[in-house]
Amino acid sequence: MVKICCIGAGYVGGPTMAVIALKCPEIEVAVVDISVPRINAWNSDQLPIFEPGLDEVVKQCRGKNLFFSTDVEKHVSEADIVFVSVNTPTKTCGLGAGKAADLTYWESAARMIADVSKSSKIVVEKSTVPVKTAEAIEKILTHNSKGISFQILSNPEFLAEGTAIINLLNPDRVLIGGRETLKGKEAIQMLEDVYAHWVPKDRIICTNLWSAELSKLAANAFLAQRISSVNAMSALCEATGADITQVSYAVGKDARIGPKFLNASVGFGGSCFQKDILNLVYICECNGLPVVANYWKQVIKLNDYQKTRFVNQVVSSMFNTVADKKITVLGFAFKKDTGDTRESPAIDVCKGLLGDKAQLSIYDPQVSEDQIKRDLSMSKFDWDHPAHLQPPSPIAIEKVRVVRDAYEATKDAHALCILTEWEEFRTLDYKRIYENMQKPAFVFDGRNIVNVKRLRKIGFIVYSIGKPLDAWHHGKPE
Ligand SMILES: NC(=O)C1=CN([C@@H]2O[C@H](COP(=O)(O)OP(=O)(O)OC[C@H]3O[C@@H](n4cnc5c(N)ncnc54)[C@H](O)[C@@H]3O)[C@@H](O)[C@H]2O)C=CC1
Ligand SMILES: O=C(O)[C@H]1O[C@H](OP(=O)(O)OP(=O)(O)OC[C@H]2O[C@@H](n3ccc(=O)[nH]c3=O)[C@H](O)[C@@H]2O)[C@H](O)[C@@H](O)[C@@H]1O
Repeated sequence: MVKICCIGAGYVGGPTMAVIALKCPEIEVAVVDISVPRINAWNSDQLPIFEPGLDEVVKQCRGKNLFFSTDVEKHVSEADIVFVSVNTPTKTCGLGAGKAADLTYWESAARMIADVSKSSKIVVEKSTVPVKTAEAIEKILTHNSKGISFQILSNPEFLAEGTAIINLLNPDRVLIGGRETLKGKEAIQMLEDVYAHWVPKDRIICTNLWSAELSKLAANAFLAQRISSVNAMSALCEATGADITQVSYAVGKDARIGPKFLNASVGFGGSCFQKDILNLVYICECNGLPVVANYWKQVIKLNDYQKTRFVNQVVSSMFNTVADKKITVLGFAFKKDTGDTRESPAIDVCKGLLGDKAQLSIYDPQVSEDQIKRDLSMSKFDWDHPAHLQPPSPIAIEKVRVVRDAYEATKDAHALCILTEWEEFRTLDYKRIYENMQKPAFVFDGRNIVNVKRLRKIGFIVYSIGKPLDAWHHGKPE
């Protein structure tokens, strides 16, 4: 029986391994992590991450051929294939701080693999890593190999949170990079055989190691660039009276461009887009390519601009001050259908509003009060870490209340800001909300989910990203 071990039971390791276990009943899959609470949660009815469809998959396989454990060394030493899916956040200090990927967790996992292995293994990079990381990992593994052979493969993950199970069951492609040697090719074949249980052969792409590593960074950079491009257009729409939804639709109808990923927003979030582009920028700089580095840096700058622009719009619309005004924030997760808040635009928007002394009342159906308060008190990049590796939450943050219901959150508010596109925010009773708010009542829709016409008819002053402004907003400062 082939044995797989995955180091890192996070948003990638957990769902990815659960789907491998589901599709390959004859393979034994162990997911290991240093975090006891995280593993306990994977073994309970309350999984540590909210992901549609995940519960069912885990329930089908757990205890049969899928195991979650903190006994990292035992499972690594017994495995034929070791996936490494640990976090690779942005470095917060030292060389490359604020840009380079922090490979501390990766290096310690590689050292541990080298220490405990008694038989040959395939080591698979599942985490997103800088191009050429496999070279460094090879050095660590072979330096202490005691005659054991290790083959390194790059098998980056392309799932998106909120749709992880659908993406894993039906991937656009699976990418496997390896050494172009006989042993390298054998290792690629072994991993290909795992995926071939359910992925059509023509969707499994095999490349050299560096192409696979770089393709992952490139894919995230291209996706984020699309959002920054549409967000740049949204600013121009507001200035000219064009409507970004209509522009996106018209542009996306070109088969060469395509309709997906053209939704204007308050900015992209998530644990990876920013970190991976910063990492790409750093790699370009290190390779003497400052023009290329600056090109990609603009994607992040535009994203920051979009968040600032949103905050400025709120403040300037409300007579240039939000001091002591109650502002409701609907949605704190970085997108719908996840409880993940890493790099959520809501963090920057809330911090911006707090900077102007607003009173915030925040509601998100999946994010806990503790997480929100931690996010609002953490410094940049600390929030990239999983919860158990973050600083403890402060007892209270002045001017922030977290509530468990959208109607309670909006009661007596001066304005509401929609920052995550949760389905339930589309169907709220906005008439009831309007009646219970202070007047004039403002809606700032950072996700373009409300019906602007209907809300204006109720009496709201509505700002919706990239949509024609109503008279109220004309003459606002940038
Ligand atoms: N979150 C996402 O949607 C995607 C993430 N990725 C990449 O996958 C990697 C993992 O991301 P997430 O799963 O989101 O991270 P995560 O932070 O949710 O999980 C990583 C886990 O690794 C554990 N860990 C760290 N060092 C360890 C060690 N030495 N031994 C055992 N466990 C250890 C941590 O305790 C944590 O539970 C990152 O490189 C990320 O860029 C790639 C595609 C999608
Ligand atoms: O490497 C990763 O971590 C993953 O990053 C993204 O997945 P994810 O961040 O989970 O979610 P996305 O659906 O890509 O959304 C990212 C952000 O962009 C925003 N977005 C997305 C699409 C769009 O049209 N407009 C827009 O503002 C979302 O609201 C969200 O804040 C990629 O889509 C995955 O392919 C990749 O594997």
